[in-house]
Amino acid sequence: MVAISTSNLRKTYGDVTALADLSLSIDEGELFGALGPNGAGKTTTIKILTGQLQPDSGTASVLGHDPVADPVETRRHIGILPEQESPPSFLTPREYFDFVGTVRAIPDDVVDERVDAWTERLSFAEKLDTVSTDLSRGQQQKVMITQAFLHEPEVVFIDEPLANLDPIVQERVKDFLVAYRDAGNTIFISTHHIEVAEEVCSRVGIVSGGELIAERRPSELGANESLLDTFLENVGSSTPEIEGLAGR
Ligand SMILES: Nc1ncnc2c1ncn2[C@@H]1O[C@H](COP(=O)(O)OP(=O)(O)OP(=O)(O)O)[C@@H](O)[C@H]1O
Repeated sequence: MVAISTSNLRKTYGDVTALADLSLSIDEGELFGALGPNGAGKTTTIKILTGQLQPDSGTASVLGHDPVADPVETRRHIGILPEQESPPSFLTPREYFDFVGTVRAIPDDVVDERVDAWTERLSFAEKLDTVSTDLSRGQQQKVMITQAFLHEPEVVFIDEPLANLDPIVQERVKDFLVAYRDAGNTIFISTHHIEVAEEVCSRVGIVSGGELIAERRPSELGANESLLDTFLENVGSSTPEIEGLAGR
């Protein structure tokens, strides 16, 4: 069954065309990765699918809900980790998770159990009562990952899931994403880390110029192929010469 779809999405900001004509379809149980150059339209796509932004035209559907017509109902069923988002600076992670638990209608004892599991998984139990402004960027990212999954939604959208995380925690998050997908849930990530997409995604879409221009299943790559090759073939690979450093 289809979990996420868009049809002919178009979005302009003044004279900038962020999405030209974006159509995609993601089945339940897929871990889909959107790759693309800076400014390709990945974040704009996530914002529309999560009911944060209205497109100029086109349609979108998430678990049968319309994020354009009914953003509040759509958001009830999904988890969201936006790009470079921080927890409220004036709350501790524990207070923030209590707040999220209330908004998401999760019983208090279930919030406590899940927070215990996440603080262990991501190694930040000792920071639960530290006000968030005093957390490092990586610790803030751990809090934001936890809030996205706290209500165990069937669909989760994450912009750069591994941003600012140390290598050990990155491995744990990758393992979790794959296990969450294996449990039948659907995850949409946007990332510039092609090797991470190749490792964890069941399917990757390359977005460029506000359109989906190619799709690839990492599991179907040949022995001498990489996702980076697919990316460069579709998006271009010329690297400008670096001049003026010779002889130093
Ligand atoms: N609020 C805005 N006002 C004006 N232009 C915007 C706005 N948000 C995005 N854009 C433009 O829309 C285009 C698509 O931006 P978007 O953030 O969706 O790209 P992206 O693929 O997520 O990029 P990156 O990989 O750099 O995060 C870019 O040209 C960007 O400058």
